[in-house]
Amino acid sequence: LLNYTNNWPPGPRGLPIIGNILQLQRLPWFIFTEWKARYGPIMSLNLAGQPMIILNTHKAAIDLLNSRSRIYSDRPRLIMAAEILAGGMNVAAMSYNDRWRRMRRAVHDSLNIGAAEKYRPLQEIEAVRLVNNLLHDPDNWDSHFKRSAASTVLGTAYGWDPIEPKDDPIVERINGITHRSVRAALPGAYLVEIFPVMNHLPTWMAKWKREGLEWFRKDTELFKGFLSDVRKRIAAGNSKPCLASSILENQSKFKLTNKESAWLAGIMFAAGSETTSSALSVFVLAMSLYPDVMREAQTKIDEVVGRDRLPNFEDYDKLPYIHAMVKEVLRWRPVTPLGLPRCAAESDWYEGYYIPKGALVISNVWAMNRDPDVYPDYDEFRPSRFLDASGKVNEKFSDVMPLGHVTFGFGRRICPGMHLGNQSLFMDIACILWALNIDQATDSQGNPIVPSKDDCVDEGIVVKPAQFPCRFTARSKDAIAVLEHAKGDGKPSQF
Ligand code: HEM
Repeated sequence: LLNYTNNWPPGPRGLPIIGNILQLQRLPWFIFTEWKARYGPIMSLNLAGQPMIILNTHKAAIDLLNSRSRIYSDRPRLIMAAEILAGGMNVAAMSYNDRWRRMRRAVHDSLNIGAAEKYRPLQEIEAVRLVNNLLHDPDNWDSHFKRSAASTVLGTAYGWDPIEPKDDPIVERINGITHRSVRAALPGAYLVEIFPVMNHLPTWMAKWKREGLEWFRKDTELFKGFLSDVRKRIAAGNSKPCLASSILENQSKFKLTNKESAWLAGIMFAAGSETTSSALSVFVLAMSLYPDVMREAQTKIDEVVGRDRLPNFEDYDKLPYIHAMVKEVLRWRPVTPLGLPRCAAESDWYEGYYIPKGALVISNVWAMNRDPDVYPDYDEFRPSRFLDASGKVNEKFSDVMPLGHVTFGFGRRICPGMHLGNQSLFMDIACILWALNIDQATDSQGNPIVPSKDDCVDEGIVVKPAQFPCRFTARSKDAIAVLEHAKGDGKPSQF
């Protein structure tokens, strides 16, 4: 190995033994992007002996994560977060193995671009509820986004009715599963990650392991319970289309055990909830800072939808500006600025550099989405960059990035919930802007409070703008009347 270290990709010098760890304390994507200027498309760091490779350009990411997917589709080993707390059944965190293939196939079957259409009625209902909540309780906008995203994901996973504040305890319980596993995955959280041999300790000697296994047992029970409710609904002939029903109806085709099925549906909340709600916070930040973009979007929506009804999915193909806005929200401030880590399953060479087996491989999504060659004014929120001269979505925007950004990841492990996520963001944004204006809040002297573009909260994997005040107000009395009607029977007015 020593012979090869001269060929490692370039990178900053670190300290003896701990390497570059101290240079990576906070918001590392900003630091990586500064280093990109010095070290180029691919660089390496040493995390106390663990090699980490950072891919800074689309070309490097696509050459490795797409074209050599056999080597780069693995995830790093996480003993506590993935193996103990989730029993190796968290599809997003597991190794690239046979179980992952079976699970991924089942998710794809239910969430691919065509299948995702069956969730549109649910997404319309959720969007109307969200707008009503924003109108009547605007100061708590962030918690409305969280509840709305949670409700949409749980509806998609289990066919549940929209969740209400009374359901908050169960959402908290599911949320706890996500947070436990994200916390456990943070570097330094558990010694066993540094000394894997500790995993062989008997449970009576290892409190952390005992507790982890106990959580796994409880969480498995919870997820199995959710799944068996769906099974009962199927038997009674009143199940709604959802991931769980699709898994249960095709369990033998997908070759999934009961436990695997339960965890597959259960983990969707962790993967889809915070990501979507954080992207909505980015949207609000953009609207507060770019009022002209908001007006432009509102004009386009009014032209297509009119003022007598809320937008719905029949407008989906007629609102390219909103599609462009969804892309720009995900590009401008990606909620997953470093994607999800990969791991090299074998040693490899790339452009004369050596990548050792077991190296962490990180895609610097933040830098790629701000590549000045692709986005000359990369720090501006400008959805029209994704439109062609006739105002349609420019499908040829980039050869390497069919979506116009890389926030959903790459290759075989690209986000399977992306169609669902895009649809949710589209409908939420269209309904919010049809009904409401978003403006900067003012201080006691009446001066606008301008939110910062770069202040953010790092939740472990997902990153969102730091909390900031802003104002949501109805665009007109008529809008309130349409919304009231939509709220009346619990369904959007167009139903
Ligand atoms: C704005 C919304 C979302 C963003 C930005 C996002 C982003 C991502 C990213 C970056 C990855 C890792 C990809 C890679 O390794 O290359 C991922 C994986 C995943 N996402 Fe999403 N996601 C979103 C919404 C959703 C939704 C709504 C669901 C499902 C309900 C979902 C389910 C998953 C799953 C299951 C994985 C693991 C895939 C695997 O490891 O094979 N995501 N997502």
